[in-house]
Amino acid sequence: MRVLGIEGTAWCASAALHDTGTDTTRIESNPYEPESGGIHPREAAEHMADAIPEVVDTVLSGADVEGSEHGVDAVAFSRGPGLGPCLRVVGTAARALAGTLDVPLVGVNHMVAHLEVGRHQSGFENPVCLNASGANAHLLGYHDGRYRVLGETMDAGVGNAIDKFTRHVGWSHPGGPKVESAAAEATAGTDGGDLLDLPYVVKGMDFSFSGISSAANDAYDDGEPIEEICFSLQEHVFGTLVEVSERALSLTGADELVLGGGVGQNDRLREMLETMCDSRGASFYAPDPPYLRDNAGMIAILGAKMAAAGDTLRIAESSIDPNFRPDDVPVTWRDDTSSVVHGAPSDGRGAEATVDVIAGAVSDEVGGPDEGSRGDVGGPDERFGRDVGDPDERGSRVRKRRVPKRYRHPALDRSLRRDRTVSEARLTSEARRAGVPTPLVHDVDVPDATITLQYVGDRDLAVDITRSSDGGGSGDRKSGDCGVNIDGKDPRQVTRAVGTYLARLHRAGIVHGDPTTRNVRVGRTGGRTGPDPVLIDFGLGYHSGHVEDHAMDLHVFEGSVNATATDPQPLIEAFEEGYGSVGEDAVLDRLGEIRDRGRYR
Ligand SMILES: C[C@@H](O)[C@H](NC(=O)OP(=O)(O)OC[C@H]1O[C@@H](n2cnc3c(N)ncnc32)[C@H](O)[C@@H]1O)C(=O)O
Ligand SMILES: [Fe+2]
Repeated sequence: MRVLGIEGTAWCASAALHDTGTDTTRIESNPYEPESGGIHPREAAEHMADAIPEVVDTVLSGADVEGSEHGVDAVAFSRGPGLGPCLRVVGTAARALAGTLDVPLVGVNHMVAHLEVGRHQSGFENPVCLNASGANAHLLGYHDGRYRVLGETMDAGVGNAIDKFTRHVGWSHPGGPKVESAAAEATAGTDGGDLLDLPYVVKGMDFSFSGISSAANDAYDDGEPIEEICFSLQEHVFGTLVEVSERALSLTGADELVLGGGVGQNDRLREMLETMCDSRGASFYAPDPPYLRDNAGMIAILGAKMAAAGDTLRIAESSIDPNFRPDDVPVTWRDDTSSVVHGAPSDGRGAEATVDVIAGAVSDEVGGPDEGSRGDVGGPDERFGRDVGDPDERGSRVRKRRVPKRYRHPALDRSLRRDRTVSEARLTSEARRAGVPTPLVHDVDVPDATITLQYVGDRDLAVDITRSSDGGGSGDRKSGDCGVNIDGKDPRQVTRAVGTYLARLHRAGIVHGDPTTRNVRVGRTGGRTGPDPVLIDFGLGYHSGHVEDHAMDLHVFEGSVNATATDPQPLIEAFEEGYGSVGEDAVLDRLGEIRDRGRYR
């Protein structure tokens, strides 16, 4: 099959012909280059109107189209997300071509195309995908017939966040490559470059860039050397993206990562992702730059898969969608039983720390590393890796160490590990005093970023949610119910309890910061915490009474449920009901707003 792809969501007018028989793709592109400032939607649309017919002609003139059996079998176009005026030009061109050639029309989601091109080229089955592009930044994983958004920016896309700074200093669009070369000058001849302290915001697997852009602008106004700002900007922005990617690998248990989007052309970002994957034993793939930046090749490649699945559009239903979300796309071209969710790794490693179970009687002495039983045995506990018998009865402990991350700048690494260790120790205890079940904190070693905690639960809530969605666990899953967890409990009771605990925390002015289903321990807890879920990992926590911060906690929890459960809705309803029974209605209202925010800016 041969598919003509057309791209033109923002800056790149592009056409491509993909031949599935030979797996070859010919791409012709013509970029829009604004004379000053960022992309002007009207000017960009004018560029599309001029350039798209040209690139289509060039691509088709190299192919024997008319009437030949090797002609074009379908026309695929970028339907969104993107700038409305540009998308309309592309849509009109695609409809006209499909009509003239008398072939089916395929409407492609641009972000899913950024992902699928990497999956196609790498041969990976179920990767986590990091899309790092101009207007977007998110993590996607396939589960149960849809790409789930595992995490995303709460404000600007990553390219736009960098471009905001380059506009401020008067550099022309696109700013990304200029920041990359200035940053390289800062590092030349030194051992890593000096790092300016910029904001670094990770919330679960979501993140924010707006504070970083403004702080970089301020640093420039204060006379900091521009090379140093560019260097620090990259270290912080890319450090954030790599950290959330690692969190997504950890949450899903996946061991494959693909990169998509124009910012993926940055060597430093690719190097950091490679290092992170390497140290986890995961595989990493990044397409070559012509397939990372906007291009019609990716549209034609996904278009061909969709056309083969019969996923074509009637002209009357082919309208464009500037806010087309990747998780709104029915994935017709994949086997819907496969999934990015593999279950947690069984080696005691979370995304940022190793956790060793110290079995045996209570002792105030914390022994050396040899006493730890780093689990590799598998057992009911997939996080801590090892079944230690009756841990609570025996007063077992876990030693959690935030390990240095080689991918990030040593100064940033040191401060994140130190700050998070301190927050975790402090807030775990404060939460307990606020009536929220948390482990006892036995010992903290700040210089070593190590904390010794009471062993609680015997597994993460993530395990139950995934098993009950599979129809596994101890009960058969009927449609509309949420399954039964290993203890014979309805997981809704658990998410309801989590809701009430977060409300108690918030009433005490504490934000958890990372309440994913991996940070809720369930099962046999014995001792002081009783049969209810226990909240752990307050490393990203802080004090705040702001409705927005409280609502973000709820958003993070719901995001992790949405990412991994087949039928998340009943779990989420129970969670919100639990929250509402103790917490403020204003927080639930704000949660609705966060969900509805157009995040593609
Ligand atoms: C919706 C769609 O229109 C949009 N596409 C888009 O933003 O173009 P894309 O080609 O995926 O990414 C362009 C961004 O990629 C950045 N970029 C290009 N080379 C870069 C580099 N070496 N380092 C950092 N950023 C770079 C540019 O500055 C620009 O912000 C998207 O995917 O979000
Ligand atoms: Fe893009």
